[in-house]
Amino acid sequence: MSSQNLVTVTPDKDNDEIAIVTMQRPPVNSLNLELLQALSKTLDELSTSDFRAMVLTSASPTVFSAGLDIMEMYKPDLKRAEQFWSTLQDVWLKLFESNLITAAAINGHAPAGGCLLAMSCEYRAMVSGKYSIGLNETALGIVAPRWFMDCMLNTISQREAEIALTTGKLFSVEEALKVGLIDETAKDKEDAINKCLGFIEKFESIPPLPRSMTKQKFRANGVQWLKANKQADIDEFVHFLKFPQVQQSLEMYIHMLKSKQNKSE
Ligand SMILES: CCCCCC/C=C\CC(=O)SCCNC(=O)CCNC(=O)[C@H](O)C(C)(C)COP(=O)(O)OP(=O)(O)OC[C@H]1O[C@@H](n2cnc3c(N)ncnc32)[C@H](O)[C@@H]1OP(=O)(O)O
Repeated sequence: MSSQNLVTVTPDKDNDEIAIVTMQRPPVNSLNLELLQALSKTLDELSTSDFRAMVLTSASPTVFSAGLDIMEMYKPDLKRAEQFWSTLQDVWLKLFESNLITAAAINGHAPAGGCLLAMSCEYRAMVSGKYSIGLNETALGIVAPRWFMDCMLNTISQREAEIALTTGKLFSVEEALKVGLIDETAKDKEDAINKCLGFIEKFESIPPLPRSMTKQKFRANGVQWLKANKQADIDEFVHFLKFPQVQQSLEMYIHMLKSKQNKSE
C-alpha cells in the first residue's frame, strides 16, 4: 500500500501487521502541502487496514524531517496556506489519536514540524550522532501553535517544555534522551526500527481497543482544543503570515540556510 511516492508503506519483514511508513521527499523531507497530503492519506489507509502498528521513518540518510517547508510560509498564496495548515492539523490529529501503536525511528535531524511528527508517536528511538530535535520556532521568529505545545507536554515536563520552546532549543540526541524527548538511542536506522519493534511487542497480549481508548483519553486535552478551534487556528496562522516582521524573519532564515550551504561548498 502506498500513498503517492512521497510516503511508502511496507510491511515489516518479520511481522506483516506492522507497517514501516517512510517519508521520502528529498533532500530533507520538509513538509510541504503535497507531503502532508500524502501522510494524511496514508494515515487514513492505515486506520482501515489490517496493520496494528506503524513505525514512522525517513528515506534520507541524515534527516528525519526538516519540519514545515518554509517556502509554504514565505510570501504564500493565502488559499494554499489555509489548505496547508488545515492538512497539517489533520495529519497531527490522525497520528496523535491513531488507533495503531505508533513509534518513530528518528534517523536524523528532527527540528520543528519534524519533532512534532516524532512526538505524536508513542515511542521514539533516535540514531546517535550530531543530530538535533526540538521545537525551534522562536529562534526563527515564529510562534509554535498551542497544539504543538500540548504535544510536547505529552512528552516532557512542563518546565522543560517551557524553557525549550521559549529558547527555541534544539536538543542533541543525548540531551533529548535525558529529558525524555526520545526514549532510546540507536546505532543506525535499522537499530532504531528494531527498538521501535521492541516497544510494539510489549502490546502483544493487550487487546487493541482498550489500549487505543486509554491512549486517546491520555491525549484528549490537546486534541479537543484543536477540534474545537480548527478554523480559528487556521485564521491565526494565515493572519500571522501577513505580518511583515514574520516575513522578514523567514526571509533571513532562508538566506541563512542557503548561505550555510555555500559556506560548506
Ligand atoms: C508563521 C506562523 C508559524 C506557525 C508555526 C510554525 C510551526 C512550525 C514551523 C516549522 O516547522 S518551520 C521549519 C523549521 N525547520 C528548521 O528550522 C530546519 C531547517 N533546516 C535545517 O536546519 C537543515 O536543513 C537540516 C534539517 C539540519 C539538514 O541539514 P543539511 O545540511 O543536511 O541540509 P541543508 O543543506 O541545510 O538543506 C538542504 C536543502 O533543503 C532546504 N531546506 C532545509 N530545511 C528546509 C525547510 N524546513 N523548508 C524548506 N527548505 C528547507 C535548504 O535550504 C537546502 O535547499 P537548497 O539550498 O539545496 O535549495
